[in-house]
Amino acid sequence: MNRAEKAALQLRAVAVLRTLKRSRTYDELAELTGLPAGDLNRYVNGHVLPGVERARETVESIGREELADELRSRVSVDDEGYVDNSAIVFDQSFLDLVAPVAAESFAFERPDVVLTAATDGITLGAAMASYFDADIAYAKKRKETAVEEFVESRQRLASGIELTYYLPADAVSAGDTVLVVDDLIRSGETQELLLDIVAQSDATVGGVFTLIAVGDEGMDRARQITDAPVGALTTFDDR
Ligand SMILES: O=P(O)(O)OC[C@H]1O[C@H](OP(=O)(O)OP(=O)(O)O)[C@H](O)[C@@H]1O
Repeated sequence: MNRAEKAALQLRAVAVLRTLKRSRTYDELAELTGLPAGDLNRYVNGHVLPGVERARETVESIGREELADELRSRVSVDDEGYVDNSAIVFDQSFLDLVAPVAAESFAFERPDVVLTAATDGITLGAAMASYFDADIAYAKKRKETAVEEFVESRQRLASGIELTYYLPADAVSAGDTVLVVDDLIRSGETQELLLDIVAQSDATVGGVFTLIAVGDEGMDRARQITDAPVGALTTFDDR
């Protein structure tokens, strides 16, 4: 491992510890990691970097299950089953930790573009795009002023309401591999529109990833449209 790789590993370990510290005391973090609270304080505050071995152990200890647990501890679900995941989608550092774990767990091929839907998918999309060194593109529910050409996809939802998403036509090129992501998949209606935009752009779906699947309906709907890997960090029961 060269010096730059070591430094990157050490900084990633600090990012892991900072993310875990957000909802914990130093004593709780010490219990979780097995590292002394005083050392953790110095790492989190940036006074000292963890040694390479400690850094490796810290990074490797945060896999899919641990990130899913952290997500669940921050998300609340109301009586009607609506999910408040703002403590997750507003935390770019957390999403930056999710990206490599998601990429590895579901073996997504490297995309040219990560596509999501405004609004709440954007921060996850940015994290995934940054990890893969790909472009980020997000479809919106209205046409952006000054953009001349759009790919648009429209659907009448089960509720009877019409939903349309618009993407600037040059955001995805023919032949691109596109990873479609969103913070949450429930009915899969949003995914269906995004996957349709990929198809209309003559691009290829490289995978579908979401932080939270609510029930199986939306994930199954995506799997019917694409043979690429479709995965969620965690699944919540539908009510
Ligand atoms: O699988 P589905 O049933 O389509 O639901 C998932 C979509 O719902 C939410 O977005 P919303 O439409 O509320 O827009 P927002 O991100 O602007 O809040 C969420 O961010 C997903 O995009």
